[in-house]
Amino acid sequence: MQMSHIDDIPSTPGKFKMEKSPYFHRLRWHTSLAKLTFWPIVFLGVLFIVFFRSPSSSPLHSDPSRRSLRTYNWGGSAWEKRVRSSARVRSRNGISVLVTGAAGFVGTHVSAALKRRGDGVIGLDNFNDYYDPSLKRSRQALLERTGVFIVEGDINDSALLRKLFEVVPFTHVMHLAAQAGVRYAMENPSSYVHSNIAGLVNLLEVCKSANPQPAIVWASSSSVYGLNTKVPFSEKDRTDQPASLYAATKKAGEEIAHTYNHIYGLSLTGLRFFTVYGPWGRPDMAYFFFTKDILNGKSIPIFEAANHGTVARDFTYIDDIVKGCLAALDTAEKSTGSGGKKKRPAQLRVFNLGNTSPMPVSDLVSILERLLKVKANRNIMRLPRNGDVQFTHANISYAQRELGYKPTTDLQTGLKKFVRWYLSYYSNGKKAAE
Ligand SMILES: O=C(O)[C@H]1O[C@H](OP(=O)(O)OP(=O)(O)OC[C@H]2O[C@@H](n3ccc(=O)[nH]c3=O)[C@H](O)[C@@H]2O)[C@H](O)[C@@H](O)[C@H]1O
Repeated sequence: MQMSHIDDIPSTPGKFKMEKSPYFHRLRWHTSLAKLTFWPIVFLGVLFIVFFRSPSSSPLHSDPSRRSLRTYNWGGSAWEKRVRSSARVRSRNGISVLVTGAAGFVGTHVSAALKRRGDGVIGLDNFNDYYDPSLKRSRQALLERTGVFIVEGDINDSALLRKLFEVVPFTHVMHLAAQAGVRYAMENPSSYVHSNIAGLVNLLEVCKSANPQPAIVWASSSSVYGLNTKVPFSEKDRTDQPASLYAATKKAGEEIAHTYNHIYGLSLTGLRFFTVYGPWGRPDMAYFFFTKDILNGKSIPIFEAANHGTVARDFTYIDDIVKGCLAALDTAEKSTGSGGKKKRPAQLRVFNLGNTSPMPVSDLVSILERLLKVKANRNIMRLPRNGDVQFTHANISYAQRELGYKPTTDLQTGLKKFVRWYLSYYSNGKKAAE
């Protein structure tokens, strides 16, 4: 069989075969070299145009492990003015907070609540496309109307973080930027390492050197309980058996928090959120895409454990979570380090923020059916081994005692508010749930 010249190129130098005539070989070598260098140059040129000239259309968006390669525009006097104005504290005893992941579900709600009570707020978000970025843009528009400016950038960008601390001496950081989702971790593991580990470390590095050091409240996850079977889950229970890489990165975050508290005196509070839901929620979560699929007449996969075992979650409504976040900020003690050195021991806390009322996923579907007035096409299937655990159930007595945390929204009431929002958001004619 005739081989094309491309096939002649040795895969390793050791397998290179000499041609019979040295002249013939040189000629071929030159033409091949010209061809070989031409296409890589064209390719690199295209890459340059796509990645650096037109970041918004960059295919890097769909590869979150490489999101840090995206370029963001920040800096300049107009930008600094916006940052200062958004971060201005307008109430007595108010705090100034850097909210990472501000265009995310929890980030948007927390930012709006802080702003409403007169705190200074600056958001930070990389607007990645893990889920429909247009929803993040809508949340951004919502926050802009309340006076919150979201800086576009990545938590892995130290220069940007240092600049923000140079412009605003933040008293607090509410760190909510993360790669979320339990099941997606099998598809794109590096995105979890990038955001939940590298990004966290980068943020803590900047915080430890800031003067004054901020107090940090950040999002851990109920998933750290993993295969723990002791219910309800208490902060004292074991968390060394994560069932997903997502859970493992959140657990790693808790250990990293311990280290930065221990060495640098950073005040750190981790919040273990339990399946947070509500208006402006995340489309990758079951309650959200079940709603879309029920409305579209598509079948929905409902997981069950072995022997028809019930799969249940301690679904927690967003407004309750926001109250817990604000209480964590308000009770956070100051960090104790300066110049990158710890002066004395600092506060280190971890709280469950759940609802203490687990509900079977099939009950969630029944509530949605009633609210949507559409019968779901249920496809009962075995819980896949891709990171999901069978149930979660929070013991919240520690958060109750220390934060005054008391969830008040049951699943029926919360889903009603979600469905109302969903129908109005997606029936505006413009948008379709992706
Ligand atoms: O508390 C957390 O720390 C996590 O909460 C959330 O994870 P989960 O509790 O897994 O939520 P979610 O995917 O909505 O599945 C809900 C239920 O539906 C079941 N489920 C799911 C998908 C499906 O197709 N079928 C199904 O039955 C499924 O088995 C489960 O029982 C966040 O996404 C995560 O980022 C993290 O914050």
